[in-house]
Order: sequence, then C-alpha cells, then structure tokens
Amino acid sequence: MPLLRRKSAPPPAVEKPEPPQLPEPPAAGPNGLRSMADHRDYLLSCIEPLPPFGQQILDSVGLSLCEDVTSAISLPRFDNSAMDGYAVRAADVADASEQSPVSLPVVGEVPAGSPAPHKLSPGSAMKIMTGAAIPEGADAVVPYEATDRGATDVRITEPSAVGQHVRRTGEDITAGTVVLRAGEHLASRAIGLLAAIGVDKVMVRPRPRVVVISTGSELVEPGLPMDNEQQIYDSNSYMLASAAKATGAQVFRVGLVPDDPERLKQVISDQLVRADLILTTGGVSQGDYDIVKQVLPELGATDFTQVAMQPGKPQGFGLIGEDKTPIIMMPGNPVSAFVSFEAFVRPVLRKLAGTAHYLRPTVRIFAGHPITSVAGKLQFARGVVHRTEEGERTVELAGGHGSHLLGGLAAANALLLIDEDTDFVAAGDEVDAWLLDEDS
Ligand SMILES: Nc1nc2c(c(=O)[nH]1)N[C@H]1C(S)=C(S)[C@@H](COP(=O)(O)OP(=O)(O)OC[C@H]3O[C@@H](n4cnc5c(N)ncnc54)[C@H](O)[C@@H]3O)O[C@H]1N2
Ligand code: MOO
Repeated sequence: MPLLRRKSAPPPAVEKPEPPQLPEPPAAGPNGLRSMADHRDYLLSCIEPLPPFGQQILDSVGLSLCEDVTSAISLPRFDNSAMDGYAVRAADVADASEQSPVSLPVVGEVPAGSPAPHKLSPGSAMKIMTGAAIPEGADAVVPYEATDRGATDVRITEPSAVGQHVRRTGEDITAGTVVLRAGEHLASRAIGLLAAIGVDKVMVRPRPRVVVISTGSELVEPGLPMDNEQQIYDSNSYMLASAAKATGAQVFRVGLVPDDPERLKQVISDQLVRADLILTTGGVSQGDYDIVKQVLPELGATDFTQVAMQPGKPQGFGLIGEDKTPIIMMPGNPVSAFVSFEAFVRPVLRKLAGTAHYLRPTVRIFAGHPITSVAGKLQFARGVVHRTEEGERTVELAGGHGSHLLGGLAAANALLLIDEDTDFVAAGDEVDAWLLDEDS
C-alpha cells in the first residue's frame, strides 16, 4: 500500500535544526510519581486538533464538524400534504359526517414533486398525494379513509379543520437558522439533515491515522506456529488497533517488531509518513532489552516517566521526526497497555479528531462485594457492571489485580478507579468507574 503524506512538505534545509524539545513536564508527587491526570493533561497540552478539510457528507459520519451550518432553505420547503387524500377548503367539509356526507367535484390531482394544475375553487376538491404541495385555495386535507375515493366526485364523511394534515413551511427548520454547530460529532441523523437542506460537503476534521507497533522478541503473529515454549502471541497490537478504530481512528497495524534497536528505529521512521499518532507497547520499563526507551530519544524529544497508577506505571511520550509526530509508548503487559489506552490514548485521539469531550465520564457505582485495593497508586480494577431489577448499577470484580490477566479484562465492561488513599471498598459503597461499552 502506498504511504500517503498529509503533512507539510519538508522546509528547505538552510540551517541546523533546533534540538527537539518538549514543554516542561509536570512535577512528580511526593512519591516520585506523576499523577494520572497530570500526565494525561500534559499529553493533551502537546497535541493540536488535526486541520479541517472539505469532505462529502457520506464520508463525514463519525467525524467532528468544523463549521456552523446554516440552512439556506426551510423544511418543509412548501406547505404539503401529510396524507394521501383530497385537498379541500375546511369550511366546505365542516359539517360532513357518516350520516350526512358532503359531496364535492374532483377538479384535478397533485402528485408529489409537481405543482397543482390550478387554484382550488371553493366547493371543490383536488386529489393530493403525501408530500405534494397544497394547492392555492385549499387549507386542509381529507385522507382517503374518510371518503369513497371518488374520481369525478368525492363523498366526504368526516369534518376537517383548517390546517388538518397540512405540513407547514418551515415548521421543522426555518431558512437562515444554524442547524449544526462546529464541534458536533456527525451521526447519521445529522447527515440526513445535511442532505435534506441540500448540503453535499462539510468541513470536518479527518480520522486520526494511527500506527500501532508492538515490540518484543517473544512475540508471534496469531495464526502462525510457535517455535518454542517461551513464545507468546502478540495480543497488544490487535487490542490497541481495535480500540483506536472504535475511537474513530484510521488504523495501520504494523504488528510486532523484535527487540532489535536498529530494526525498531527503521520501522518507526518508515511509518512517520502516514501517522498522526504512533502507539507502541513494550520496552519502556527497566529490563535489559527495553529498547523503546533506548531508541526513541534518537528520533525526537521524549519523556519517559512513571505514573502513580497500576497497571500502567511506566509511560513514554514523544514528538518525533520532522513533523513532531506524537508517539505514546505504553507498557507491554496487556492490561497495562489497555488501561494506558483508556487513560491517555483515547483522550489524545479525541482531541486530534476535534471531539468536544476528551475524557470518559466518571460514574459512581455500588460495589456488589468488598473490594481490596493497594494504596499508594490509583488502581484500575476491572469490573463487570450489572443493573439490578430496580435499575441500580452494581459492580463485581472481573479477575485479579495482575496486569497480565487478559481473561479478566475481556470479561469486564468497566474500569474501576480506586484512589491512592483507599485500600478497601465495602460492599454497597460507591466506586468511580469508566463504562467501557458506552461511547461518550
Ligand atoms: N525491575 C522492574 N521491572 C519491572 C518494572 C519495574 O518498575 N521494575 N515494572 C513492571 C511493570 S509495572 C510493567 S507494566 C512492565 C512493563 O514492561 P515493558 O513495557 O518493558 O514491557 P515488556 O517487558 O516488553 O513486557 C512486559 C510483559 O508483557 C508481555 N507483552 C509485551 N508485549 C506484548 C504483546 N504485544 N502482546 C502480549 N503480551 C505482551 C511480555 O511478554 C511481558 O510478559 O515491566 C515490569 N517490570
Ligand atoms: O504498571 Mo505495570 O503496568 O503495573 O503492570
């Protein structure tokens, strides 16, 4: 696949470029660790939303609108019928009933999309179809069901009031009003409205292009045979690629790169051309083969730190290459990688895409049983949230604390945020949670 460049052409090489720099990172807390919120806000402060571009409306669904859209027309555009039936003057049928029907001559027909053949004179009726323009002189529609469906004369058995079954010009949208505002996330309903007011293109922010790389010589591509007992399948790049896709990104999953510094440098450098954001996992801790930490400073400005959270303590961030492309380097343990995505990558992706709210709402949920925690760091426990018959939400733990426990993570539908001062939550007490299956 060709790698497409969206960014600016390289500037002419005149002078030696400035050594890459990041803004001053936030100070660590008394425990020597950075808080989760500080780290997230730092990353967000280093990211700008992607520049907007004109896009066909069908390709804009799920994207963030970058302009106010004003309707040039009213909806409905003209007074029209809500029923198949007869256009009449209400006064002519005011006394109609089953017992004493009113008979009117049928003087023409109006199909949808065509004008009425002529004005409706008092004491006559005109056949009219749903969506057809109300003829001048008519002020109500009698549906077929209240008539004998006559072709030359019609017997009307129900009275009608002025305006009955008439859809008024502008009762939905008035010409000149702003119908959608910059910052709105375009759902299918909004796309329908844009089409209805005759708009075929809008300014939106593009889907962020996200390159996903996993590192580790122990990794094997799922579906391929293992060479020895010590290998494992690469789950992180699939999990993160799916999570990024679900957040609206266009994803390029590069997959696994062995613990070879030159190889990693080459792969990342090659991918810069098509990335608005690069994600890596593994190699950010203290190990002898933790090459991400070793290699990335050669590609740009980086910040490797420890965050007061568990899982997800070791974190890396950088702005690399000539376009200062953001890179988020997450720990290799699968649950740590997922929690890092939720805490840091998702908000960054939403900012890149211009989405109004970057952060998942934190909701309070009753613990369904006692929960023990580890004080000192924000704990992200995995939970299954149920609704009781009374509509109350309660949560139970899904698996244990370990950051390798992918089975528990897959069973969970929530992350519980248990703060650093809490080591025990009693059954029935409330805990903070992020609901993972709710898109907000
Ligand atoms: N001496 C110390 N050791 C460790 C510390 C520490 O503070 N001091 N921190 C621990 C914590 S916490 C974490 S989290 C991990 C993070 O380590 P790395 O980011 O360097 O990740 P790796 O060592 O490469 O891998 C960790 C673990 O995850 C498995 N893994 C890696 N990539 C994948 C993948 N794509 N799919 C599935 N599983 C993957 C890997 O095999 C390891 O088991 O460091 C601790 N150590
Ligand atoms: O921080 Mo590690 O991510 O706890 O397992």
